[in-house]
Amino acid sequence: MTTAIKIENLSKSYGDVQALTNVSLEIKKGEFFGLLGPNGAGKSTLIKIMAGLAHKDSGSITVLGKDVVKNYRFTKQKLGIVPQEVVIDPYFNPRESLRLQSGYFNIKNNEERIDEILTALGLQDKANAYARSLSGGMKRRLLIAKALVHDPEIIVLDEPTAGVDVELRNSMWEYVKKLNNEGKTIILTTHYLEEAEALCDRIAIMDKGHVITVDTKENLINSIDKKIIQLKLDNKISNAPNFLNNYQYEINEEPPQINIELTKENLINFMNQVYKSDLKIKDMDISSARLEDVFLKLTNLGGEKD
Ligand SMILES: Nc1ncnc2c1ncn2[C@@H]1O[C@H](COP(=O)(O)OP(=O)(O)OP(=O)(O)O)[C@@H](O)[C@H]1O
Repeated sequence: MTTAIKIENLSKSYGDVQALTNVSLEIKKGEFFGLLGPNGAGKSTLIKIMAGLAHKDSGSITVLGKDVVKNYRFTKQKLGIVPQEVVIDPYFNPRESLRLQSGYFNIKNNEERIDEILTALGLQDKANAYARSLSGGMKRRLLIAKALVHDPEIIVLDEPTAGVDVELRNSMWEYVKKLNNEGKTIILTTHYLEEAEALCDRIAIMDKGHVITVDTKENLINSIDKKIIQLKLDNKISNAPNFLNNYQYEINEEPPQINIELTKENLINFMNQVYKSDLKIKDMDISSARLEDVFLKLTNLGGEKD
């Protein structure tokens, strides 16, 4: 696999604030890559440097082998960046905005692509409406449309679904997945961890300007040794059986249910104890760790750090 983006020892400060410290990352062509981290982790700063909108202090970013500072025109053409802030020219309607954007990239007669993008992002009905009359979610979709109009090889989405309703979020993701299946590289930052879990192949977690970990989604999730068991009971119980004291658990009265958290190692033993107990079990669910567990463990939000 060839490299789409290579970031080497990138550092950036804003006065006293160290936004990025020696960040290195390599993103392969065709990957759906997640860049996650709590507020202020440095994700947007990284994207801004990639887009040529902020200056680095040291280090480098290359896009398809070319440096983003030295080969600005080339890298700008290869990247489609959807910024986090919604900035839309209020005097143009979506179709005009997309024509104008095509013009920046010297693309003439781009109507077919413009129509495809407007439809995919649910903006066809608003194609000729003034941008200032668009709702917040529609403006955000227009930003995405603008980033895609020159058919970039690498698409960077900085919090693209904030303020977009669930239905449109789903159709937007269908379109982004289609682009990824066609070979486009996707880089996504989001605070919706379920979204990252559903979409991304590999994930980097950043915190306070540092990359804490980069791995496949599966490896990250498997690194957390946790099983959650939900025992759905026939009737309410007043006292929990003694064997539960070996585990972390909570009892729910209505519907009657016990939720137990344990490690993979304890699972078989636990099941034997349940079998021998006189709990009247109606149904049972077992779930594993989620990306959110990884995120909380690795960032300060979890309240502890290994
Ligand atoms: N223009 C700026 N001037 C001063 N400090 C800035 C500026 N932009 C970002 N910062 C600071 O740099 C750090 C990294 O911010 P950045 O926006 O890159 O984080 P982020 O991971 O994108 O956060 P969020 O998830 O909230 O968007 C933060 O401490 C932020 O306050």
